[in-house]
Amino acid sequence: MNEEIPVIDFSTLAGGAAEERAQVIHHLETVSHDWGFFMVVSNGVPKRLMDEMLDACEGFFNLSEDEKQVYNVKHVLVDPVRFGTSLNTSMEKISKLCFISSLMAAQPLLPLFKYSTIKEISDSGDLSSLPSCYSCRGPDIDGPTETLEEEVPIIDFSLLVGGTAKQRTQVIQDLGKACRDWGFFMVVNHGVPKSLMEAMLNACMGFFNMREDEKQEYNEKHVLDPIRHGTSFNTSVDKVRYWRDYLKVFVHPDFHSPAKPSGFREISVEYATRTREMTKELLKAIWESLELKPDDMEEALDLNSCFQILVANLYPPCPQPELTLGIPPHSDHGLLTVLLENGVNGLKVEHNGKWVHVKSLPNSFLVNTGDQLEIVSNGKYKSVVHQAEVNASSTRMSLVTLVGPSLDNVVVPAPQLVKHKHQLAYNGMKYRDFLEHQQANPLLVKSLLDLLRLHN
Ligand SMILES: O=C(O)CCC(=O)C(=O)O
Ligand SMILES: [Fe+2]
Repeated sequence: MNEEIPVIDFSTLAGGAAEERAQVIHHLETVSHDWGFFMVVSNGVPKRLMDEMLDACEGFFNLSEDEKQVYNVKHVLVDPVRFGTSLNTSMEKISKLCFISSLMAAQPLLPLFKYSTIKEISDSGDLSSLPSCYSCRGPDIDGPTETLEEEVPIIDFSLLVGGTAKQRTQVIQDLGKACRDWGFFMVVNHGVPKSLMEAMLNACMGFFNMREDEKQEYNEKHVLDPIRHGTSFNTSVDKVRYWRDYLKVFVHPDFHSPAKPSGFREISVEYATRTREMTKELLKAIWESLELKPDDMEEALDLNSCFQILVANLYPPCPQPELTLGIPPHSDHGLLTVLLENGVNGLKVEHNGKWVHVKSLPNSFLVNTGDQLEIVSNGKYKSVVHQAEVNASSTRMSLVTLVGPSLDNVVVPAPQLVKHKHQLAYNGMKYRDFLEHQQANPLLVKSLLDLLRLHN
C-alpha cells in the first residue's frame, strides 16, 4: 500500500488560534483511532539538539564493550540505565524452556497403567520389577557419584528464642555458617509438640489411605490450585516418572484444607501456624547473620503475607529402588523448607560435590535453604540441591512445609549486599511467576534459578 502517514503540525496545536487548534485536536483523534501513528512537524525541538542526541547515542554504542558492560543485564524495573541485546534475554530463555517442555509434553504418552497412584501399584502387590518409565537413574540425573558420611549441622532453636544474648548470637553465627557451607541443618528443641507432629503425619497418611475416588477431586489441577493430589512430579511434563504420590496444600496467607479425612483441617491449621512461626524466627536470625537490619526484612520479603505450602510426599515400597527416585535432584523454590520424616530415611543433600545421606534425629526438623534465599542474599546462601530415594521394604512419608515471601513480591538481591553494580548476581522475578514456572516444568536441578543468575 502506498499511503501517506498523517502529519500533525505542533505549532498550530501549541500556538494557533482556537479554531485551528480544535481542528488539529479533531485530526489527532481521527488519526489515533485509524492509525495509532503520526508524524509531528514544526515541533519546536531544535534540529541541532536532535542531531546531537542521535550522535550521542551512536557514541554510546561505539564505546568499547567493557565500557558498556556496567549497564549490562540489569533488572528491568529496578535499574535506571540498561544496555543489552535482543529484548530481554533472561525472559527469552524462560520462554525457550517453556517451549522445550511443551515439546517434551507432546512426546508419546508414557505407558498407562490401570493404576493412578504409586500407592495403588504398591498395594496391589502386582509388580516384581520396576516398569521402565520409572527408571530415572543414570549418570545424567544422579548428580554426584560419591556418598559422604557426614554429620549435618544441628541448631538448638530454644537457644535462639529463649537463651541469653550471647547464646543467641552464637546460634545466629552457627546458622550463617550452616547456610553458607551446607544450605542445610537439623533443628532440635523447636518447641513444636511431638504429639502435633505425629498427628500431622497421621492425618496425611489418613488422606493417602482414602479411596482413589475420594482423592480424585484434587487430581490434575493447575499448579497454582490451592489443593493438589497426584503422582510423580508433574505428569503432564515429566519425561520419566518418579516413585512418589503427593498432596500439596496452600496454607498461608489463605488457609486451605481438603474436607477429608476428618480432623485434617484442625491439625493442619495448628501445624502450619507453629511451623510458620518457627520458620520466621529462623529467617530473622539468618537475615541478621547476613548483617542486614531486622527492620529491612519485612520490606524485602513481606513475610506477614508470606506464602506457605504443606506438601506430604508418600513413597511406598518399591520393587527395584536402586533404579528409581522419589524426587530427582532439585532445589526448593521458597526461602526455607522444613521437613519432617516418618522415621524412615531417604533424603540426600549435595554437599561439596558429594551426596550426604541424612539421618534425622527423633523429634527434629530438617531445614534447607531455597531459591528465594539465594536470590535475596545475592548468592551468599545458595539453595541446596537434594533428592529423595526410595526403598524396598518400608513406606516412607515426608511432610514438607515451605515458606516463601509474599507471592506478589518481586524478589531481588538485598541492595545492602550489592555494594557495586557489578556485584549484582541475579535478576529479580515475581515469586508467583517463579513458583508457577518451577512447578509447570520438568524438575531439573536448579534450572530456573540458573536463568536468573547474571554471571554464570
Ligand atoms: O522427601 C524428601 O526427603 C524430600 C522432599 C522434597 O525435596 C520436596 O518435597 O521438595
Ligand atoms: Fe525439595
